[in-house]
Amino acid sequence: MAPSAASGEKTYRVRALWRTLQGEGFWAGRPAVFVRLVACNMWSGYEADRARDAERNGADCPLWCDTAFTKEGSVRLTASDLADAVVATGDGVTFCVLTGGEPLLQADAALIRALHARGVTVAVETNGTLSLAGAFGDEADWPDWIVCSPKLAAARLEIETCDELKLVVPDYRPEAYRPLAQRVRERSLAGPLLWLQPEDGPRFEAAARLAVDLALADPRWRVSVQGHKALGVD
Ligand SMILES: C[S@@+](CC[C@H](N)C(=O)[O-])C[C@H]1O[C@@H](n2cnc3c(N)ncnc32)[C@H](O)[C@@H]1O
Ligand SMILES: Nc1nc2[nH]cc(C(=O)O)c2c(=O)[nH]1
Ligand code: SF4
Ligand SMILES: [Mg+2]
Repeated sequence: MAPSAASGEKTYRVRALWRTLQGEGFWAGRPAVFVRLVACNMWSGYEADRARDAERNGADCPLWCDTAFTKEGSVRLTASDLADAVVATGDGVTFCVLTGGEPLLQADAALIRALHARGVTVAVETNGTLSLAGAFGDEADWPDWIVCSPKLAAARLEIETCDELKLVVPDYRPEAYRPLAQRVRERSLAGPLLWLQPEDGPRFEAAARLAVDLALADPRWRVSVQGHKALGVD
């Protein structure tokens, strides 16, 4: 990764940047450059805080979040350095996924513009608690593809719309997110893209069975298998 920025320009704290396959949802199997931004508004990211933050934030995901997004080992990069690193790491892969942590805490229009200026298509994985207009301003500067995996009750979400809605079961259920499911943009014959993703961890088997049962009971919903884990890549 490029060295940290030294000037007063805005920087983004990046925990990891790597070339892999998108493992989840509609673009599963597609080569992508992932950018994992530091910090989340649902969990501190530290093991000892899982139960406390779940309780404090009214979210279940801190109990089972599978991701390291704390600041240890992170670097600070300007929008242009980060976009250059995406292009260099991509080595021909021009699809970038901004994730975290919660990427909307840091990602903004300047970052999207820097990536677009280099011919990179940008997807984002967000928990839905923050507004796209708030993070990116005008819709022209929003990411090209928005995946929302909600972590709070529907009434507490700020996200305006998305291209994919991805519920991690058993804690997050279709009946709780009907209004948001109706706001999922249909941009192809494949839509609306409504996913049930089994919670990975000790409850995986039961979660997988539930996801299959729910999809078969209401075929508007599909099952998202975390393909990167099956393939043994990050
Ligand atoms: C780590 S989160 C980062 C983006 C954002 N904070 C969010 O929650 O959508 C990326 C994706 O992983 C999913 N995820 C996290 N832990 C998981 C687990 N144990 N099993 C299945 N999916 C998980 C989240 O629901 C989300 O769709
Ligand atoms: N390969 C791969 N695909 C992913 N799709 C969403 C991920 C995420 O953590 O946001 C993820 C991830 O961590 N790895
Ligand atoms: S699943 Fe997303 S929202 Fe929940 S703690 Fe992990 S990174 Fe944060
Ligand atoms: Mg992941």
